[in-house]
Amino acid sequence: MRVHIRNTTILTMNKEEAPFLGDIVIHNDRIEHIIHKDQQTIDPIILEQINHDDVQVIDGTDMVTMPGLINAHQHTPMNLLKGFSDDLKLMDWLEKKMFPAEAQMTPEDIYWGSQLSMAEMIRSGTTTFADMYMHMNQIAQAVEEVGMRASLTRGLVFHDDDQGARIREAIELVEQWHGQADGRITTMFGPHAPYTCPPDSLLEVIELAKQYQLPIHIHLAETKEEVITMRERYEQTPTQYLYELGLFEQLHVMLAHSVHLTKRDIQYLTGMRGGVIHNPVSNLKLGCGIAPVTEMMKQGITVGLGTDGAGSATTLDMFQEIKAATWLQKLDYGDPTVLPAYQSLQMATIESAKLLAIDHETGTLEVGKKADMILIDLLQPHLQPVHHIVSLLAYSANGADVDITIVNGQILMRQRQLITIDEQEVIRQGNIRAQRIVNGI
Ligand SMILES: N[C@@H](CCSC[C@H]1O[C@@H](n2cnc3c(=O)[nH]cnc32)[C@H](O)[C@@H]1O)C(=O)O
Ligand SMILES: [Zn+2]
Repeated sequence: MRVHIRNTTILTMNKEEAPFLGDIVIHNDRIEHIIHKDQQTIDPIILEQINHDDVQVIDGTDMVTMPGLINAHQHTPMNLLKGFSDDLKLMDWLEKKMFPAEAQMTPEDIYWGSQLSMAEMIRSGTTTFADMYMHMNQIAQAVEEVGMRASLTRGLVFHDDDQGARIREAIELVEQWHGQADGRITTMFGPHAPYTCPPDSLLEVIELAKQYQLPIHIHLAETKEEVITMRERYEQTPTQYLYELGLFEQLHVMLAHSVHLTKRDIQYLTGMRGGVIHNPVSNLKLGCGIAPVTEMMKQGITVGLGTDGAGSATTLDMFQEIKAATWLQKLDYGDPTVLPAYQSLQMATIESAKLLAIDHETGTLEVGKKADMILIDLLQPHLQPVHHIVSLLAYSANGADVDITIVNGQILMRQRQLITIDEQEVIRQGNIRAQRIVNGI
């Protein structure tokens, strides 16, 4: 099965290559050819392949084709809790609102909530996401059916006696789903945060990650209150706490947020495998602060982008994160040259792919990589005239400008119609379930 995207502006996000006009040919799940328009002669073998009957042709005229966006930090089912308790401090919001609401959620709620998020993500150009939640079997099943790429993690909060059962679930997820769904699903271990994981529990999870040779996905230093709590409990910063427990020694680690880091904390992270997931919209909305993104990048730390759950960020549109990321750094430094447009797009694509340890498969458009890409309709007032495609994408585009979303060679949205999701049913289920959950608190 081949898909031939014709006459499109291609932004590969590979080694700062400038956008160019051309064609892309997808064969099954991978990019088979990227053809420059100004190439005088096309190889007759390629011509033979693309002139075949069973080739699906997409007219890419007036569209940009770029790598699908990668949302590196999510709690997909929390879309059911979006907007139900905003404008609270993180700890109040989590402990008084989210944890009680989550206690009401059934496996079926998780399945439908996760699909609701996937519908929003596909519509706004996200092809891959990293998820940390519970009832992960349901999320994995939804990912398998919907066709997205995902890195799944059982979030581990250690606040009661049930931790044995939760760790077993984490192991089950890894054993049942790692590499499944045509390789679209990978897994990690997910100790929730320094303040919810005492040293013994965290060490146990670190051992598991080493044993299975899998990465770790964890929240870090999201608020000032977290730093104060950790100082009171352990006389350490949250980052120092993780460092002293040996988290950064061998493992690939994804650190969500990382807002409140001292210079010394950044030194602890320098040279680490993995890196930091910046969640600027969530940080803005919860008033957390500005993560030292520019400083971390200077130290060679990989920084990707995520939305966080729709419960806190209230949007899963990565184009908003791209804007917020660059605006915050410019504002922080009082300098518009900081974190330029291309770099913010890199954060949402290849840098996030590195965090998920799948940059050999996705994150750029390159022959041989998986066919994960989006087509953005430029023929709209807010995206004209076209001086610099990269500037338009970073500063003017929205998720709703995405016309086509392709993952693993499969078209998941065409002309803004979702193909693998029954959208009406997902919305109906989402509403009924969201009501029941909040009524039960
Ligand atoms: N509470 C679950 C497991 C945790 S999953 C991941 C957790 O992250 C929580 N979460 C969502 N957004 C944030 C955030 O911004 N900071 C910290 N935790 C968050 C979310 O509410 C969820 O409980 C259990 O009972 O087993
Ligand atoms: Zn989170």
